[in-house]
Amino acid sequence: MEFQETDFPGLFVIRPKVHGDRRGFFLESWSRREFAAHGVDVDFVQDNHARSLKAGVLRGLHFQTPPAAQAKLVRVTRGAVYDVVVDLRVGSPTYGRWHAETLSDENFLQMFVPAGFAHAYVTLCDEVEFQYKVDAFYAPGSDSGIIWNDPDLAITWPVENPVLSDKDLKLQRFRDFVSPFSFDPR
Ligand SMILES: Cc1cn([C@H]2C[C@H](O)[C@@H](COP(=O)(O)OP(=O)(O)O[C@H]3O[C@@H](C)C(=O)[C@@H](O)[C@H]3O)O2)c(=O)[nH]c1=O
Repeated sequence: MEFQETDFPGLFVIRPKVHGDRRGFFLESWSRREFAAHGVDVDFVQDNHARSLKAGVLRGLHFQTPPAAQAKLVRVTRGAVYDVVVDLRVGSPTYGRWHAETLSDENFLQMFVPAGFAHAYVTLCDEVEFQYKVDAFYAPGSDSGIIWNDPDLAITWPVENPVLSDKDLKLQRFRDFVSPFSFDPR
């Protein structure tokens, strides 16, 4: 497993070691020991799996608010997505900035997203399987988000007219959002 910390404190891109042979491949998709060795001590409690049928499905920008805030370890097991996170941690040097990675079943990349980020992705092909671990249980009352095309965040998306859920069409703007997250510089 290779860990690359981004410019965003605590946000890592992870490249698992892929052991290929004539049968296919084997990889470790999560290892508490490897994460601890890179200073990430996380206690995952729930695994999620979403299928998107078509290219251009956009889910996000989502987060749960404290005390149900979630760190996420995200990956794609079929197809490809453009995965975007936004730093919502007040006091963070990257507060209000976004970061994107293409995650696919060919590059095997994963992203570790600490609590205090909004998260979204758009599918780049049909039939995408997206899987992720979270360290706090689903809490519908703490579910929140920011509109995907927020003009102040100015995220560059690879699609113009994505398919969104009814919920995601009505999300708030970043400028109306009072962040409950604070940056812990440890
Ligand atoms: C997130 C979640 C949803 N659900 C239910 C609620 C709803 O009926 C159905 C679909 O929920 P959503 O529309 O919120 O699913 P989705 O839009 O895929 O939400 C996800 O988007 C990505 C970008 C994230 O980062 C995730 O944390 C999560 O917010 O699944 C759970 O039962 N458990 C969960 O953990």
